[in-house]
Amino acid sequence: MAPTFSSTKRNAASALTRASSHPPRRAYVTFLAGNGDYVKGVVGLAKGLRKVKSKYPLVVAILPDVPEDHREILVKQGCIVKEIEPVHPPKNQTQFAMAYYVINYSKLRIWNFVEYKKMVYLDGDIQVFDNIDHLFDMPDGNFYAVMDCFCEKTWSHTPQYKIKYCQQCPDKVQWPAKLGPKPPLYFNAGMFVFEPSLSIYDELLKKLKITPPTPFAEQDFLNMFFREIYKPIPPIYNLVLAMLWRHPENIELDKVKVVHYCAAGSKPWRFTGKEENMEREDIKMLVNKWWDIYNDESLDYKNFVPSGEDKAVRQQPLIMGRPSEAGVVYHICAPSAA
Ligand SMILES: O=c1ccn([C@@H]2O[C@H](COP(=O)(O)OP(=O)(O)O)[C@@H](O)[C@H]2O)c(=O)[nH]1
Ligand SMILES: OC[C@H]1O[C@H](O[C@@H]2[C@@H](O)[C@H](O)[C@@H](O)[C@H](O)[C@@H]2O)[C@H](O)[C@@H](O)[C@H]1O
Ligand SMILES: [Mn+2]
Repeated sequence: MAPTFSSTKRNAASALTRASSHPPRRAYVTFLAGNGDYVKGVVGLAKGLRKVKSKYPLVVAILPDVPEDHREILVKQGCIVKEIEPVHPPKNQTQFAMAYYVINYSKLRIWNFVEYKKMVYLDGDIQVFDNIDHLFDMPDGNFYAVMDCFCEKTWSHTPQYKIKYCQQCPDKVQWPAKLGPKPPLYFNAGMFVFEPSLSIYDELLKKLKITPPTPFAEQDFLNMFFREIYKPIPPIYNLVLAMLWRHPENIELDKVKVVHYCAAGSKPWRFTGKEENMEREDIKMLVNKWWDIYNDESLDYKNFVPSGEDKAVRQQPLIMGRPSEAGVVYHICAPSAA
């Protein structure tokens, strides 16, 4: 019989006590906003991480506008659902590259998740096809992410786009001295390895208040903020799909571990194949690979038989609901959500 809410609450307290007595120090984290179909992306990500036997749970930072039924879906998929408050950039006239990018500033709340020592952030439109747990073992004190590409028309507002310069092929078109120093290495903010910290969190929000927003919203802001400690990691950890047609010489598709469905028209859960480049065989193969995982019921948390030592924990009840105060976690005691 499903536990009543009161017994669930008691279980929640004991579960949280247990969790806080030896908090999991590492976790994957993603971000979900709205009542639309990105929840499918997060479910796919949770199942993909499970398929590659990631040792660490998946935390989902959700905005208040994520509906109850979507929260329930995520908890039932073994996710740790944490409600966050939105982060708004300063009032601005900025034309974001995509109007909805303004909500992406809320990603900054994940620096507040100090119950974790190190986290790997993954966009909801990312899929992990090989285990990447080893990224957590990289030296502390750096910000790790994959370099982006400036060749898509989403970059048409920038000088580098105008002179056809891209950091992915810095020798192809030289950066002209008249434009000043070459732009610093720039990462795609769909995937990064970071260490939550209250002091950095405070600094981020303080700095945001005085930083005029720019077309790539929080991605531009994070690149500016972490410029000194940013360390590029290979594109196998975040294949920005445009690389396949912009810089194929930099990609060995069979070695790619993480695919980022960020090119226009490439979101698997709304794929039509009609947009530019979406008729490519490699794109269709990657979208099908995403669907294979999403549709694989054996990867649903309820059907996933964890390894022996986790069985005891598996019996814990599902806990869900709205946090009583900001940041209170409602989660299952999953050995690893993913
Ligand atoms: O309506 C939305 C738009 C974005 N996102 C989250 O914000 C991330 C960044 O947006 P998106 O991936 O669409 O940006 P892109 O990488 O395509 O530029 C998404 O992956 C989701 O995790 C969301 O949850 N709901
Ligand atoms: O809010 C700004 C977003 O900027 C980034 O997406 C862009 C960027 O990668 C461009 O280089 C591509 O051309 C474009 O397709 C892609 O959407 C991040 O993926 C996303 O998480 C988020 O930070
Ligand atoms: Mn994305």
